[in-house]
Amino acid sequence: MAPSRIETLVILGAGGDLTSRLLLPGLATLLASSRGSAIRLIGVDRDPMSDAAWQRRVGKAFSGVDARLADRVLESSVYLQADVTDAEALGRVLTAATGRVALFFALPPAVTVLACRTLATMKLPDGIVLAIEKPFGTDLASARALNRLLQKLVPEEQVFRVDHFLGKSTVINLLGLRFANRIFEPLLSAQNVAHVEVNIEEDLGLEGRAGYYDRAGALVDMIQSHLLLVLALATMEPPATVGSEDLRGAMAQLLRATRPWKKDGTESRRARYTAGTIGRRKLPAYLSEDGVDRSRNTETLAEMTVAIDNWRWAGVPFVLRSGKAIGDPRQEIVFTFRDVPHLPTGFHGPGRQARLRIGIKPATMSLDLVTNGRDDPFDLEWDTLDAEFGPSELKPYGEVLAELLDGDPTLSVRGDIAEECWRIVAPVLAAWRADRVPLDSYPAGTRGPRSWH
Ligand SMILES: O=C1O[C@H](COP(=O)(O)O)[C@@H](O)[C@H](O)[C@H]1O
Repeated sequence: MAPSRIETLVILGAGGDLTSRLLLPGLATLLASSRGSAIRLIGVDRDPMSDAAWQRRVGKAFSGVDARLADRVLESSVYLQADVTDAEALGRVLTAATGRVALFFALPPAVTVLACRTLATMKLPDGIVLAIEKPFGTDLASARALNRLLQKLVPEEQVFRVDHFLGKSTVINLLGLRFANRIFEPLLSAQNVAHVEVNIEEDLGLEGRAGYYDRAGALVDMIQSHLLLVLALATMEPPATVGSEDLRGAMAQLLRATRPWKKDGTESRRARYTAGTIGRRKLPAYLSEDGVDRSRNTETLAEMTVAIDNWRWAGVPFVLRSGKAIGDPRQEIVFTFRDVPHLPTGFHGPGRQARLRIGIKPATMSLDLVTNGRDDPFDLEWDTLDAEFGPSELKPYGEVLAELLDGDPTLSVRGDIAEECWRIVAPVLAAWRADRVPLDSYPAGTRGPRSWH
């Protein structure tokens, strides 16, 4: 039976940055799209705010939404001042909600845990969905503890672990590209692929987020979550359906087979940016940013190589790389193919291997092909087939909210998947903590340390 739709979306942490920067604009793109329909919105936070002020705040994000639909959502929206770690206050919040309800924890992880502990002492409405934000724990043990706590509250299908990369249309496109075309899938295996890179780089620096980022670093912030999920979608076996059980089952199976290339995690690299310039922006050194603690040795660029121990991928290195303050950043998956088994004698080879690049930002695809040379036909040349994907009408948070409000957990990170992601990075984190891998540096605006290229 299809799950019923959510009627009330409660945002815990309504006054926070996540709500204004990502959630409300994401909701606006959903309401403006063909998939948008009315929803009751309850904002909850510790500070006082009138209903009218909350409605104004929400309304500001709603430009582009059909006026009648925007008015319907705004008229029914209310704000409640409440301490979400207090049972009596949370009881008031749940009483104010009508129909099937989703609680969105737009809160710091430690407060989310406290609120969940409080919810564990209460009777929850039937069918309630709990949406929580990454990071899901701070290591494997705490991820397991969080999952145990959530299991006490609701069944797994009613937990929605949000990873906005799963809401990016280009990431979802990986499924159509791989499994709805006959031409790519047979090529994607150790038989044909020499190595794979997943690069998610950004030109942004710390952006005032030292409180969180300085404790996380690039490995935990990006590779542990986003990049491993992208890797899973790019390399998993074809699922029988794209329903939540089959899709997430295939992702989990792939991640269970994934491990650091060297089991002790030393096949990894880390670096931190120094002062530099990106375009016209001058970035201070990471260590000069407010709130950064030099003794934490936090990296802003991380790279780890993983192996996938299964029939399809045995022996192929997968390099996962993510960094901040990178000049000319890339967001792409690159499959590099092996050479042909025999190049007919008399041809002059094109000098490198063919590649399939799938761009996440911008949404593109390019495939290298060897063709006969224009001047001398036996002097082979490269040509590239390029494609650009049309933009999605939804922002990543709009896509995630669409699934959440449909009560469908397909795009939610299942509990076991969150744990696998921590297991995979754990040896690297341990190697870095023990200083078995040097911390290099790179000027902001470059591609990383010179010695890495
Ligand atoms: O989750 C996160 O993602 C962003 C990058 O996402 P994007 O959609 O803006 O490309 C990253 O900047 C941030 O540090 C991280 O916490």
